[in-house]
Amino acid sequence: MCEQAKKKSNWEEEEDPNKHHPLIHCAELILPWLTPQELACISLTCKSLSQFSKKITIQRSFDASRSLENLPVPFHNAVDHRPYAFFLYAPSQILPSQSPQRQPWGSSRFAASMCPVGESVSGCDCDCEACEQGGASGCELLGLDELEMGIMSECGLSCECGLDCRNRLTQRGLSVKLKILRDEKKGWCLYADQLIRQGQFVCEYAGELLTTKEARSRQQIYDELTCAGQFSSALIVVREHLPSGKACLRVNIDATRTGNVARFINHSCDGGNLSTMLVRSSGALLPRLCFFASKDIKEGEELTFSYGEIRVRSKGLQCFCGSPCCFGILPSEHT
Ligand SMILES: C[S@@+](CC[C@H](N)C(=O)[O-])C[C@H]1O[C@@H](n2cnc3c(N)ncnc32)[C@H](O)[C@@H]1O
Repeated sequence: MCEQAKKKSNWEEEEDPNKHHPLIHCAELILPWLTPQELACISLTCKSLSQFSKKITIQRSFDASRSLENLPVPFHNAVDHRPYAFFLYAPSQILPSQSPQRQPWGSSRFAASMCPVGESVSGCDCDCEACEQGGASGCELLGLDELEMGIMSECGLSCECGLDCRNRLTQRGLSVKLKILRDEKKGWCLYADQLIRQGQFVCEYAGELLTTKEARSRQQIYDELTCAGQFSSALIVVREHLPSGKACLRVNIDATRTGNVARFINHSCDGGNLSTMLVRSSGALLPRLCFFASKDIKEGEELTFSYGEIRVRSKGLQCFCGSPCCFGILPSEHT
């Protein structure tokens, strides 16, 4: 047994002489800001900090969203000893310059105040076209025709209405219960923790909005890390074909370092149970990528979608989607 481990096992029985040190009293403020590696290092220094680190680790596994969503999204791992996945949380897409360097996680002191769940959605007083028509997507469920179109518009910055407007369905964060489970082969996976009806909004794919140059450079690094060992990147490229048919708008969203629960959605070769939709909010330059249920999803079912077309490449990752039409290889984005 190494010296530090011996020291640690002795702590279990002993009273911590540092218990009343002023720094220990600041631990609740400081430790939630630490990365898992920093937390592990600090937990080796004394019994009190070791106990506090354990508490923080448990609290982190209760909610991936760091209290930034209306509902907690817990991690469950029956496969190995990872209690949670570490990333910074952003409920909606952000610019890299807005991405925090650090964010507290694991203490109720930092819980963000969010709108209450199930808040009733009022009518809208603004006079934008969509609202005058009763809200293009004001209902809780979308019809399949709308889903197949792949593009929808919502009220936004340039409207006078607020977040409670019926035509801002995708802007209020999570409204369905989700959980994150660990799978031996696929890593973390996002699951429904309640029945989700066909057409219901599930979540946005949030992350850092990158220029194509930055996306290409990050993808190269991610590919190298993936080849070297266990690493999951979450960089997605969305192409919107503009009405002229001649141009295409490209949106690069990277949820690897900063993102939301959608970064845990795995690929399924059969198209999965989620449809993607580009949502344009009036006044916003770029659309947001949102997921809607493409069929009724039972409680306890994994949420999946198709990452795109399979392209033959030598180092494609193995696909474990388990669908009868599985191609055996994950689609890869040529950034
Ligand atoms: C956006 S992340 C999804 C969450 C990821 N499983 C994790 O642990 O963070 C994409 C990565 O998940 C893994 N993945 C997604 N779908 C998969 C599948 N059908 N089979 C195997 N691995 C998959 C691959 O490593 C892929 O690069």
